Parts: sequence; C-alpha cells; structure tokens
Amino acid sequence: MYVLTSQQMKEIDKKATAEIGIPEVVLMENAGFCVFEEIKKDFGCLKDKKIAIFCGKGNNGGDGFVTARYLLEESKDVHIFIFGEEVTPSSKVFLQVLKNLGADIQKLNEEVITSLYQKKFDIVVDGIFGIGLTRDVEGLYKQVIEYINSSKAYVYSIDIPSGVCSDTGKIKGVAVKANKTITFMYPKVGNILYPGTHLCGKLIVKDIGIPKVLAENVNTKVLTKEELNLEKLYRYPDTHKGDYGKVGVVAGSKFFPGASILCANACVKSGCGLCFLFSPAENVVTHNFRYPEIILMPVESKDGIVTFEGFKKKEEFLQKLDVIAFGCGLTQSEETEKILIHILKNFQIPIVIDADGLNVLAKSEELHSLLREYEACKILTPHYKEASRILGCDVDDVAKNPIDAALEISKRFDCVCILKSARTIITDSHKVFINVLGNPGMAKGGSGDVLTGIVSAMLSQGYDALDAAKLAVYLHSLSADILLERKTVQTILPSEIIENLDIAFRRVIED
Ligand SMILES: NC(=O)C1=CN([C@@H]2O[C@H](COP(=O)(O)OP(=O)(O)OC[C@H]3O[C@@H](n4cnc5c(N)ncnc54)[C@H](OP(=O)(O)O)[C@@H]3O)[C@@H](O)[C@H]2O)[C@@H](O)CC1
Ligand SMILES: [K+]
Repeated sequence: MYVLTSQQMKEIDKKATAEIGIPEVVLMENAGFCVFEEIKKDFGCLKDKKIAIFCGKGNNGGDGFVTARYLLEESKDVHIFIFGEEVTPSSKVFLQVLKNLGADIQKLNEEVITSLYQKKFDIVVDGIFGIGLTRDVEGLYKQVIEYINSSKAYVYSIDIPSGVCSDTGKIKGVAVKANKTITFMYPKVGNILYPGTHLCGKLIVKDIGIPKVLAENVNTKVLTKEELNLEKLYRYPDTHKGDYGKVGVVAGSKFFPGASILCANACVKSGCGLCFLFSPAENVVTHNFRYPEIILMPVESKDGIVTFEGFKKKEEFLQKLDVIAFGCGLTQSEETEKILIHILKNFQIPIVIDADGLNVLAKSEELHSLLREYEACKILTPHYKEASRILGCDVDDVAKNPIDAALEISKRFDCVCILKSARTIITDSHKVFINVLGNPGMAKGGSGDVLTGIVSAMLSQGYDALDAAKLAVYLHSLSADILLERKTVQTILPSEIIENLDIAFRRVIED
C-alpha cells in the first residue's frame, strides 16, 4: 500500500480533477459519505445521538459538511461548528446545502467554545485541518482541539487528526486524539509515523474514486506481506549448505559478549549455510546461549577488544565468506576502525554495518569515502542516535523527519538504510518502505543485534540488499508481535524473538 505526502496527494487530487475531469465536489461528496458510512457502521442507530461536526475553512471542512448532511438524515441532534464563512469554493457548495436544509450552524468564538463544555456530545467529527495544515495550531483552533480532546465523545477525524503534520506525523502545537481516522485513497505519511499514527486511533483507508493509476510514481509504501520477495526462501531438495552462504559475524567484546551471540544466533536461525563468529575467544566459547551451529573464530584481543593484528590472522577464513555482519558489541575502538577499513579495502562481498561499526564510520572521513566506493551491496542499520552521528546532526532532526534522514544516509553511501525505530524505514534511496509491525517489547538492548543477524542471513541466501532488508525487518517484528500474543512488552526478550522466528517464517511462507 502506498503512503503519500501532502504534496503528492495534492498533485493527485489536482490531476483527478484537471486531467481526468472528476469534479472536486464529487470527490468531496465521496469523502464525506465514507466518513458517514463508517459512523453508521459503528453506531447502527444514530437517532438518539448528539453529534458535533467541526469544520475548518479548507476542503477538510467541506468533507465535514457532506458528512453532516448524511448525519442530519439520521439524527435531529446534529450541530455544525465553523470557523468562518470564507471557505473554499467546493466547501461553499456543501455549506450552502446545509443552510438550505436549515441545519444548526454556529460560528465558533470564545463564548461558543465555553458552551461546548456543557454539551455532552456522543460523537464528534473533526474536519478542522487535513493535508492543508501549514503551521502551528493556535488561538480558537487550539481551544477547539483541546475541547475535543477533553470530551468523552467518540471522535472521528477526517483524513488525519487535525494538528498532525501529514508529512511527518509530528504534532503542530496541539492535535486531535481520534478514536478513528478515515483517510482517502492511501494513508498519508502522518497517518503512519508516530505520534500521528497513535493519534489516528483506528485507521480506515477509503477509496473515493480517484483513479489509482495517478499514484503510480509514488515511491513510499507500507511494508506489507505483499511487498516481500519470498522466492529465495523456497529450497530445492538437492541443495547443500554451500548454497545458502557463509556469513562472518564480526562482533562482540569483553563488554558486550551477548551482542555477538544474539547476532550470530539470529543469523543461523534465519537460514544461512554457515555462520562464523569472529570475536574475542574468552567471551563466546563458554556462552550458555550460543547455538552450537555457530563456528567460532577466536580473535586475539587486548583488554577484551578484538585487535586488528588478531583479525588479520584470520585472513584465510575471511576470504571464504559470502557476507560480513560487522559491528554488534565491538566497542568504538581504534582497532574496530582499522578492521573496518581493512574489510572495505580488501573485500568485495555484501556487508551489513551496525552499532559500533556505524559509530566508527561516523567519526572517520576515510571510512566515509571507502564505504561510498565499496561496490558490493551494503546495508546500514542505524537507530536515530547512530543516524544523527553519521549525518552530523541532532537526534531531534532525525526524529522530525526520519524518511529524509534514511534517504540521506542511503544516498550518501549508495547503500540500503534500515533506520530503526517504532516505525522502521527501509530505503535504497529510490523506494521507501515503512514497517508498521512490531511492538514496544522490542525496545530492548539486543533487538538490533538480532535484526543484523537476520538481514545478513537473507543476504547470504541470495537476496539483494533491499529485499533482504524488507524481509528481515518484517520477520523480526512479526516474530515479536507473535510473542506478544502470549507475553507482555516487558517479558519479550530479543533471544526469544530469535527462537520464535520459526513461527514468523511459517506465517510469511505459508499464510
Ligand atoms: N483537493 C481534493 O480534491 C480533495 C480534498 N479532500 C479533503 O481536503 C483536505 C485538504 O484540503 P485543503 O487543501 O483545503 O486543506 P485543509 O487541510 O482543509 O486546510 C487548509 C485551511 O486551513 C488553513 N490553515 C492551515 N494551517 C492552519 C493553522 N495552523 N491555523 C489556522 N489555519 C490553518 C489554511 O489557511 P491558510 O494557510 O491558507 O491561511 C486553509 O484555510 C484533505 O485533507 C481532504 O480531507 C477531499 O475532499 C477529497 C478531495
Ligand atoms: K481532520
């Protein structure tokens, strides 16, 4: 399913009317009716319901006028609140219709807003702002939104909760907290990213008659199962371990032995042929939770950190690898930097860089240019903080617009970027996918190491970087969601996400 920015939606709307010839009022009529339909479906009989509809001056308000007209057929207690008569031409048509019908239309002012608190509405429809919100919400608008949020009514937002930026999901000053949001054609970015997605309540996507062909060039999609390439998960019977690749996990230190185990465990559990773990010997040999399938490559260490000299002694084994997973728990040492430089100069195999690999990359000009020039496929898996270090910006700037941050990293290194958060973004700088699976039970140290292991195994099974990233992110969060069916967000552990991959793979392959 596509996800649209406000600009894209506006262009599509414009084409639908100017080029295809569908009048704007027809689209508005359809939009308003869809909202009514949803209310009717939820409540059934609306006869005794007290309903308020708040309509702004743009077309979002026009949708609200249409919804009001249908609601008037069902209830005698429908009240329409407007911010002024100066509305868009299409909205004006439907405002006039309401006037002709003798509907109760009140212009909002301080007094009217105060009186709202005495009225106990059952249903509120929010048609204040849609994709046309351009600045922070203040004054009367703010007061009305605060009233809506304080009311006990069931709140429907038209297109997007008013106050949510449709391009980022951020709150512009104040925003409606809806129970349900009915959006049109495709979701807007703000319907999908946090906190906007949370404020939407249940999100309903409705077709209002805009030809789908108009969205053909949109590059952003929700990561649904339909977007996954499952081809290489099928195995022909006459195959052997060599067909599924050898992954070298370069990870771990005295300080973070678990990171390397989680990464390597996830890798073997996700289908790679062989997994070699290059790590300080003393930290992993005795680790209780290590799968015995992992082949240990003890690397000489100093103060618990793998050394460059020690790493080079493993050259013979390194040469046999098909994929390298680099960084989990290595620490940000000079040795880590030297090892990454060595890999990028001497190998041409797919690489996944995570955690301390990203941290040393952020500090090194040499690594920046080596990675840019590295020709084999590369996947970077930063969380917001790591992304901000790489981009040299504030973490808030990444959070404000994660899609742009992921695109920037992807373009800068000609790589696939997996920008991890509650809504992980995957991009190869052309296409963007937003993951909507997963839960806060994944917000724990070790989750990222697991993802690195899964994505490396996908590369070793022959996927290109984008397909590998999509599958790995999907499986990782699906596994956590399945766990949540019988556990809580507190008790889900990254190691259990690995264990539970059995069911996640089955659901992806068989359902
Ligand atoms: N086009 C189509 O074909 C279809 C569109 N559809 C519907 O239209 C919606 C988009 O409509 P829209 O573009 O008119 O914008 P909308 O969100 O109603 O608001 C714009 C108004 O708000 C104002 N304003 C902005 N920020 C403000 C602030 N902070 N504080 C105060 N005012 C502020 C802004 O004022 P201005 O910035 O011009 O001063 C302007 O007056 C879309 O979401 C969907 O619901 C459907 O009917 C299907 C067909
Ligand atoms: K709205």
